[in-house]
Amino acid sequence: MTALTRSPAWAALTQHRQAFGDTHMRDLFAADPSRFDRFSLDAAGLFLDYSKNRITPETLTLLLDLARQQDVEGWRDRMFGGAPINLTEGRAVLHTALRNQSDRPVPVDGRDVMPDVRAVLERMNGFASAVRDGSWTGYTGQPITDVVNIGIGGSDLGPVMVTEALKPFAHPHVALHFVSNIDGTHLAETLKWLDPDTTLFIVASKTFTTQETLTNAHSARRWFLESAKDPAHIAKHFVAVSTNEAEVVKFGIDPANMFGFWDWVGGRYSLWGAIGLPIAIAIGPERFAELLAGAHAMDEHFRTAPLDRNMPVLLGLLGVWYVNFWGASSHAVLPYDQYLHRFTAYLQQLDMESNGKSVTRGGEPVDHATGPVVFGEPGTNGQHAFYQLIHQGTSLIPCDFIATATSHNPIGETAGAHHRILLSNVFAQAEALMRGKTADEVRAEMTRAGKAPDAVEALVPHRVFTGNRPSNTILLKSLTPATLGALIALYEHKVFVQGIVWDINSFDQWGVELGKQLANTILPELDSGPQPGAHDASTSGLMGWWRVNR
Ligand SMILES: O=P(O)(O)OC[C@H]1O[C@H](O)[C@H](O)[C@@H](O)[C@@H]1O
Repeated sequence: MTALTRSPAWAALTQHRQAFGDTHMRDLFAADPSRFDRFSLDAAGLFLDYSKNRITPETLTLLLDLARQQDVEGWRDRMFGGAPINLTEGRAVLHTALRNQSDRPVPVDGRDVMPDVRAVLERMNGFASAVRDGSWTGYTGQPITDVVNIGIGGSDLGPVMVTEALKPFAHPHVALHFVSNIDGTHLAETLKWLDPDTTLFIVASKTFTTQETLTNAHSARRWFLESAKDPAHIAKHFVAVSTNEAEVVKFGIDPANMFGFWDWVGGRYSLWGAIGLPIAIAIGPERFAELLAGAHAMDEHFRTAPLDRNMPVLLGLLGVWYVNFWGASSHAVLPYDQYLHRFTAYLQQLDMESNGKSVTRGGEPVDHATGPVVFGEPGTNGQHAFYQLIHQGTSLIPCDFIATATSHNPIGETAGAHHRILLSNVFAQAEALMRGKTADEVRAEMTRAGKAPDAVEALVPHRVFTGNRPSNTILLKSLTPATLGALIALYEHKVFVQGIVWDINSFDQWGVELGKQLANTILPELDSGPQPGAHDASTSGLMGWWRVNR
């Protein structure tokens, strides 16, 4: 057994879970009129209601004991303090420095990184402003109308999600596009409508060695040169975002057109710095600063609030409660806001790449579950697709609902009518999951509707909802750069808390390497044919099928 599963806090929770049995939240609400006040809080412009969870005050006490036992506060302080908590790579974890708006220095190896952070931000802002006001022109002297970000994973998902989320704040004449997939279709379909004279490419890659990004960037350069001809024009149309200057130069981009960051920023945590360049171009430096300020406000909350009033800590611990003590293996994130339609996709990398681990920080196999499968779609679309399984399926799927008080598009027969319907749905879903519908309620409902008693009894089991299905509801007054910044930082810190409790390293991602290595072996063999005995029969068979059918 690992130290965690042998620990007193773990044992206490195991016992508490047994005693909890099938206590229904309906009864917990009935017994405690202050449950909503007790289990809700505000932080950094966000409101969290976590009262619809299978918890009592004792549950929280025991979960907080677990957090203290695992030294969440100590690890948190070491993260903010620049200690190399990414143990397998010997790196600090300092995405919080990218949005540090205080005058607190942030030391890495004894040197304050804040001057470098501010210098890059200033260059980004200058460049973003020049693209926005048309003073940065293409080689023909025309302003830029289209910006194509070429990147993948952390060099794509954050900027895509944020630019989609903040569309109401976007520049009216500079359109953002994102190409990530190695599938040539992604680049080809994107370029189809663009004019090379007025298109700017941002080649975004932390390592600048990622096969997809470099292949796409080379193809984009060929497309550009087909019309511009002279490679000297590349300087006006290609900029790079990376930590790897040598590779950027090798690609042919002038370091003067490179925006840097550092190895202490994980790819999936990188939208706050130079990887956020497309965001800064889309919404402008002032709004970008508000995004950072919102995240910083959440950082300050996470850093200073007592654990029992600490939003990321509470969300993290609730997740642990379900994953480890109730056997939940997935978690739904359901934003009721169309602008957040890429939020869950972004979160999948943040959460699953961070906590998809099965050895402890010390290298021992874990004997407890770690990160859940994260999935979701914006409401109300998800309701008409997969919610059936959440309401009546056999798996326990904790949900996070996210909604805003006001809409950027308050349309409808009367002002805001669509938004009212949207909100009534999100509140109703959380209520339905919690409350369910008993057999007696089904009987009464069907009898009222005039159904014959036999027909009623046959259908009762199908129409019963057990309820007692947990959810959190996160409310924002409005979706703005600041509230979005706080929301993203909330999830970053939630994932951090869980990683610390589970005693895993949330900051490496060795699990993505094997497939990349094997793809490099297979690539030349597609033409030459598989080396005899190099692969299993299935892999060789698939390659053989392709060679016949290509
Ligand atoms: O930014 P890059 O170095 O191109 O990396 C892009 C992505 O590729 C990798 O496979 C990692 O799993 C991701 O964490 C990373 O964000």
